[in-house]
Amino acid sequence: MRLIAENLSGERGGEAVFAGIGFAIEDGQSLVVTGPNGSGKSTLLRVIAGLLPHLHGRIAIEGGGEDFPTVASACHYLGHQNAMKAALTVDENLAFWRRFSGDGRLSIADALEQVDLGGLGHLPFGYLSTGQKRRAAIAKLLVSHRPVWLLDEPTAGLDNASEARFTELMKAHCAAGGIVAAATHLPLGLGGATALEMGRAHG
Ligand SMILES: Nc1ncnc2c1ncn2[C@@H]1O[C@H](COP(=O)(O)OP(=O)(O)OP(=O)(O)O)[C@@H](O)[C@H]1O
Repeated sequence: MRLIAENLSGERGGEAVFAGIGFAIEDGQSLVVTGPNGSGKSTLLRVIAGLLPHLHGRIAIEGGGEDFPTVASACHYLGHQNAMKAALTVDENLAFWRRFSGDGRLSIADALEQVDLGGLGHLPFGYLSTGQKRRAAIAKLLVSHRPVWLLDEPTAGLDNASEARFTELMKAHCAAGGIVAAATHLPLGLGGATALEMGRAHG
């Protein structure tokens, strides 16, 4: 599978935010998007996910087969918001995402173990601490059948140990043939990632 962008431009509120973006990421590879505040990192990830339209250019998935015929069907987008319902338990939230995205590699209980939230699935999501909420949102990725992880500041609010654990989860996802595209201000520890710096001339 291959995620490709060609000469991509995006806009917010009628103003061009970026132009001339191009990349190709294959199975097992990652893209790390950096750049100053307001340079368009979040906009780019939302354009890739199909949550915002692009002005020009092309974004496509190649080799996705019957399971992933479109970019949107291949992607799991984790934005600044965790996209979990505060009043539902962690288990109920993850069960929703599992149904929505297709059964992933891990069960809900195993995914919670992976993010060190084992035994907390019965709690309402709203009871969790900020970092625990982010870890529960990361567990969404593990219970979902989506090869392309689109991550916007994924480690915001995580302590050092959780950050290191998430790096290992991203590496394992890539080692299993997945693709990671992440916008970040902090190093993510993804050796060999393709770097894309926003706020520079592209094209
Ligand atoms: N809904 C909107 N309407 C108009 N302009 C917007 C909207 N959302 C974002 N923008 C503008 O688009 C530009 C890019 O924003 P974006 O959130 O993509 O940047 P970013 O690189 O992710 O920033 P940060 O590092 O602060 O998260 C900014 O100038 C921002 O003010």
